[in-house]
Order: sequence, then structure tokens, then C-alpha cells
Amino acid sequence: MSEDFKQAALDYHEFPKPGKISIELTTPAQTSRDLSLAYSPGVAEPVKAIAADPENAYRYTAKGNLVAVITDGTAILGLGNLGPLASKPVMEGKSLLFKRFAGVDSIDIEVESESPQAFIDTVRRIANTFGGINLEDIKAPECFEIERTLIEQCDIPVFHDDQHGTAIVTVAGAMNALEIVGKKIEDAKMCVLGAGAAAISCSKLMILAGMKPENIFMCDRNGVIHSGRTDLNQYKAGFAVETDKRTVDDALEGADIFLGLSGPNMVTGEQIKAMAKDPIIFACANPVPEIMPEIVSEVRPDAIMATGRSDYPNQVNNVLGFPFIFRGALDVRAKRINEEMKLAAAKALAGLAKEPVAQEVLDAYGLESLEFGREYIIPKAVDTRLLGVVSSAVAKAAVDTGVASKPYPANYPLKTLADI
Ligand SMILES: NC(=O)C1=CN([C@@H]2O[C@H](COP(=O)(O)OP(=O)(O)OC[C@H]3O[C@@H](n4cnc5c(N)ncnc54)[C@H](OP(=O)(O)O)[C@@H]3O)[C@@H](O)[C@H]2O)C=CC1
Ligand SMILES: CC(=O)C(=O)O
Ligand SMILES: [Mg+2]
Repeated sequence: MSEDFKQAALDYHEFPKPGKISIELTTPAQTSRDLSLAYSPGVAEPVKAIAADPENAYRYTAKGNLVAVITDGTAILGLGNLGPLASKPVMEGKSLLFKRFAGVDSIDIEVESESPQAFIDTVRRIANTFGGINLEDIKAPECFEIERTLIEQCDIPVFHDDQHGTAIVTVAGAMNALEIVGKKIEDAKMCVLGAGAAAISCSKLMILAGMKPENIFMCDRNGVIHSGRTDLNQYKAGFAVETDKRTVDDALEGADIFLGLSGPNMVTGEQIKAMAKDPIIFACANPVPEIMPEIVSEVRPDAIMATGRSDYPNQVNNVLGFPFIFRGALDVRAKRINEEMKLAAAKALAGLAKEPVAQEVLDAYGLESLEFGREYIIPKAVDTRLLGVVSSAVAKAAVDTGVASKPYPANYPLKTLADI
């Protein structure tokens, strides 16, 4: 990043007001009567209605369209454990994306917690306020138990974005990339660098989409996760394979897909030379990928390349998932976000990339044309059709699998934010 760009990023966050989000009123609050309705004495009426029936919270408060973005700051992007306060710009950023792309109101909450249990207790105690909880940037392995327990204890959707949002977008991109190079997911071999929240969840969804577990070579700091290792936690152990491969170089040799969910500049051009023909390289660490696209195009011009960033083609980033997944889940008041809803979202994303691209999308990216192919495997974040296509696929899957408390909405598929 140039010094100019770094300063521009700081200025963006400082001006015109510090931060990226604020709260707006939805009802009039000008006159004495307005205030009597909004506050005392009028507010007592919805209070009594909710006390009599908790469902009324969805009718009389902002709960139904409000998602908490909650973190402990232990895995902020690929920057590591910099603590809750430092994570606030990322969490405000997620709130910005929720509102901008899917009309979901959201507030960031950065929790200082001494243990996973303390974090769980904090989230559980404030869950009533929200229609959904988006867990963000919580490191593995703690994130798995945190999410599992909160799903069990809360009656609203709890979704760890780094796990499932990332997995949905990765599977969508990988399905399309494999189609473009004429390979089948059942035959594809994948080297995964990283064995944390995102890597484990992406690998699980790839298996659900058809990849063979024995074709996944996952690597952590100690190399390939194989059946001879005795240092694995239960989540990594689920990916231990019977193999002679030991290093990242071994795992890359002959691999059809490289999926990087680790940290900056972890692999070199030399290392990816050994991948199979037409390699698919998803270097998804943020903000600096495992390998830069410029290096890949030099050594492997036959590669399909994706990063998590907005400034290169093929942005494989959970921004394409979480706003629309919550939109669909909230609108049918789903109790949880299940595997069927995740796969439906992935398929909807993959399908949209094959449709003609709107002029407004081309304008936003300064492009003359764009069509399904090596440089366009996944829709652009500003594509307004994402709202309708992904949220309706998620809502339909929720209704079909019995986790929705409301029917498929009459106003679906949504065309614009004004339809919400
Ligand atoms: N594009 C996108 O949409 C997303 C991208 N990401 C990116 O993925 C990365 C990981 O995030 P997340 O899963 O949440 O974090 P976690 O802390 O849960 O996992 C990090 C993983 O990276 C591994 N790792 C770190 N350094 C190395 C190394 N030198 N060699 C091998 N493995 C290494 C760790 O290995 P070990 O287990 O040995 O400690 C760990 O398994 C981040 O860069 C993040 O920005 C995450 C979510 C979404
Ligand atoms: C994109 C994202 O959530 C991450 O890099 O952590
Ligand atoms: Mg994240």
C-alpha cells in the first residue's frame, strides 16, 4: 500500500465524522405528543405487550432487522490478535456492509473477555436485543465451541462469518473456477494453507459440495495435517489424511486448488510452479494475500487467481455472503442458518456470475466489459441483484428445511433496498 493510500484510509475513517456508522430515528420526535408516544407514558404500551408475548418484540422494536457484529478481537483479518478495541474499524465496516448491501441495521460490539466462557456469557446475556448475531474475527479453535454453544443457547441465528460466510463464497468461486478449467470437484486436489476458523469451515463446505476428504491437504504452521501427527486439536484432526506429504511444497505439488486462509506472503512463485495445469489460486488472507496476483501471473499465466481484496479481479470475500444470508434469514425469522441455507447461497452466487453484468457494475469498477470466465468467477460486491438472488435462495431453503418461523415473504425476490 502506498503512503498516499494509507493516509486516504485514515482520512476516510476520520472525516466527516469519526467512524463509519451512526444511528438514525425512524419515528417523529418533534412535538409533545410525539414524545408522549415515544417515551413516557406511551412507551409503557409496547412494554406490556412484549412482557405478555415476547414475539411482540419483533412488532414493536427494531429487533427483527438488527444484527450484532460481535468479536473478541483475537483474529482481526490476517493481522492477528490485536485485541477488541483495535478490531472496531473492521466491525464498523461489517455494519456498513450489512446496511449498504442488504438494509440490515447492525451495531458492532467488541468484547473484552478473559475466556471463551466469559465471551459466551456476555453474548448470551445481550442476545435478546437482536434478530441475529454475526460473530467476527474470533480465532480458532475457540471460535468453534463459542459458536456451537451460542447456537444452542440463543433462539436467533448465530453465524460465525469467518467460517461460514467465507465458506459459502469460496465454494461458489471454486465451483465456477473448476467449471471454467473443465475439472470436476470430485477429482480435484486442494492444498489449504491455514487450519483455523475459515480454513476448516471452507474445507467442510467443499466436501459437502462434492470434494473428496482424502484430496484435501490442509497445512498449519507445522506443515501438512496427516494421520501421524499427535499435536492436533479435534478440529484439525478431522482433516488428518493418510499421506507421505509433510510440507506446504508437498501439498502444492500437483494440486488443482490452493486455498490460502492464513497470513500475508506465505507462499512464493517458485512454490506454486509445482501445481497442476490451470491451477486455481485463492489467496484470501486480508489485507495482504498469501501471494500477490502479479507474482502468480508471472509464473503461472494459466492460473485462475482470486484474493479477498476489492482492488483485483475475483474477490473471494465473505462480503458477498453475510449481508444477504442474514437478510434472508431475518425475513423468514429463521431460528438458525443451516447447511442447506449455506449451500443454497453458494449456488445462487455461482449462478449469478453467469448472468450478463449490468452497466452500473462495470462503471463502479471502471471496466468496459466483463463476462463469466477466468477474470470473473464470482459476482462483484456492488451487483444489486445479489440482494434478490441470494436472500431469496436462503429464505427458500430455510422454509423448505423447517427452520423458518414465517412463510417465504410475499415481496421476494427483493429488487432494491426500498423493497425491504
Ligand atoms: N477472504 C475472506 O473472505 C476471508 C479471509 N480470511 C483470512 O483468513 C486468514 C485466517 O483467518 P481465520 O481463519 O479467521 O484465523 P484463525 O486465527 O482462526 O486461523 C489462522 C490460521 O492460519 C494459520 N497460519 C498462520 N500463520 C501460518 C503460517 N506461517 N503457516 C501456516 N499456517 C499459518 C494458523 O496456523 P496454526 O493453526 O498452526 O496456528 C491458523 O490455522 C486471515 O488472513 C483472514 O484475513 C478470513 C475470513 C474471510
Ligand atoms: C474478510 C474477513 O472477514 C477477514 O479477512 O477476516
Ligand atoms: Mg473476518
